Amino acid sequence: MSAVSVALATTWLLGLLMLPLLGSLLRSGVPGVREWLAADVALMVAIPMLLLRDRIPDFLSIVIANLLIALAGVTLYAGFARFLHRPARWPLLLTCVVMTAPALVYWRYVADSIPMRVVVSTGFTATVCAAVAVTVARYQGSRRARYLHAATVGVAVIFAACQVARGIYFITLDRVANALTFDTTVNVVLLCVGAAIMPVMLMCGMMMVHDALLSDARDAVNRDFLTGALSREGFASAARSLWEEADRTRSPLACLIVDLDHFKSINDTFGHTGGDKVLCEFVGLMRSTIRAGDALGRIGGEEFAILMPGIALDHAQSLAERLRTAAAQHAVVTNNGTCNYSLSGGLASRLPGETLDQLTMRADRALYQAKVSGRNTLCVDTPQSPS
Ligand SMILES: Nc1nc2c(ncn2[C@@H]2O[C@H](COP(=O)(O)OP(=O)(O)OP(=O)(O)O)[C@@H](O)[C@H]2O)c(=O)[nH]1
Repeated sequence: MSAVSVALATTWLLGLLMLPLLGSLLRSGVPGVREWLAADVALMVAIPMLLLRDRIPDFLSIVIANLLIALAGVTLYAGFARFLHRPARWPLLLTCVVMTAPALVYWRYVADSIPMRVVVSTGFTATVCAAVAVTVARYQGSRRARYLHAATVGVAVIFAACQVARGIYFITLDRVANALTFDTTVNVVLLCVGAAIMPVMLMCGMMMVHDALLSDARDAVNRDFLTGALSREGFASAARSLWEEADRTRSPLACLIVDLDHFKSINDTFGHTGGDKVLCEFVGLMRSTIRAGDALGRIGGEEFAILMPGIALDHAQSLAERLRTAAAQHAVVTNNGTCNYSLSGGLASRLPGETLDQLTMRADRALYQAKVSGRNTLCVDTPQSPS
């Protein structure tokens, strides 16, 4: 068995192993998986056709097989593009595949040349690898593991370079190729690297999918399903980080707890769905009012906490006051009419030596004062040394 056949058979076996793995990821609904599975299937069909050279018509074992490999390549690229929420641009990709057909036909039936056919296919694969590298490098998801993206870009660049090197090697053969030219160490090494492209790139894709699923699962635990604010757990974890950072940098940290007023009667008047809409729109309002580094969590039904790092108490007070005014002026349109609502808020700023629980308790106490003093108001806990 020649080195070419061994490399192709190995790729086929690895592709076979990838099929159930990709199939199991299909249910995840992550974009790109369907394309990667299709790319693997196209390669699985193409490789036996290549291996059956001299036993089936050349049109199948050369032209169709190489077109299928080109199709697998662009489908692999489309998978990465879709995974990164970029358009796949199928018309362009399919045009590129179809354009290789005349070249393959010419260098088989008009001027039969194995080296030139290798140059066409390696050039095509090098372009696909380079396109994957550029797309992954340009459009990294913010919450995805960067090392995975860097590794994918790295291997795609190495694969593109090896394909270019193999193409150059065959150009130097000057249209003459026989078994000896295929069995040189350089060609066998470059061939093995080429055979690893699809399995390795699919592996990179699958690792990205696992990372995305993990990140989504983490998000599901840390985010409140209804409003998208941090859940209690998510807020506690964000608060711990902000607290440690404030401790380390000895910078101020303000805690604001807000509670929507008479929310039970909002539910009674506008229905539970109307109440839900008020909660969602109120979270949107808070998001547009607070700063990028602030942590916003839903700590109860209609109760929210905001931790504001690096902000003096008077500045935090004017921000909280702005939020209170905006809420009072914000009308929510529900199926049962327009709902006007208000909030009560309690604000406290971290004292030296205080714990997070003590700060939250003071903010809560201020909130209670706001409620008993008539609601739609903001109370500030005046700093005292902790006992
Ligand atoms: N629509 C909706 N209502 C909720 C949700 N979570 C809690 N609630 C309701 O929020 C209401 C809170 O009522 P209370 O704790 O009595 O407080 P309140 O009516 O806002 O009165 P004050 O806080 O004293 O102004 C209850 O009726 C809960 O059913 C939710 O996710 N969606």
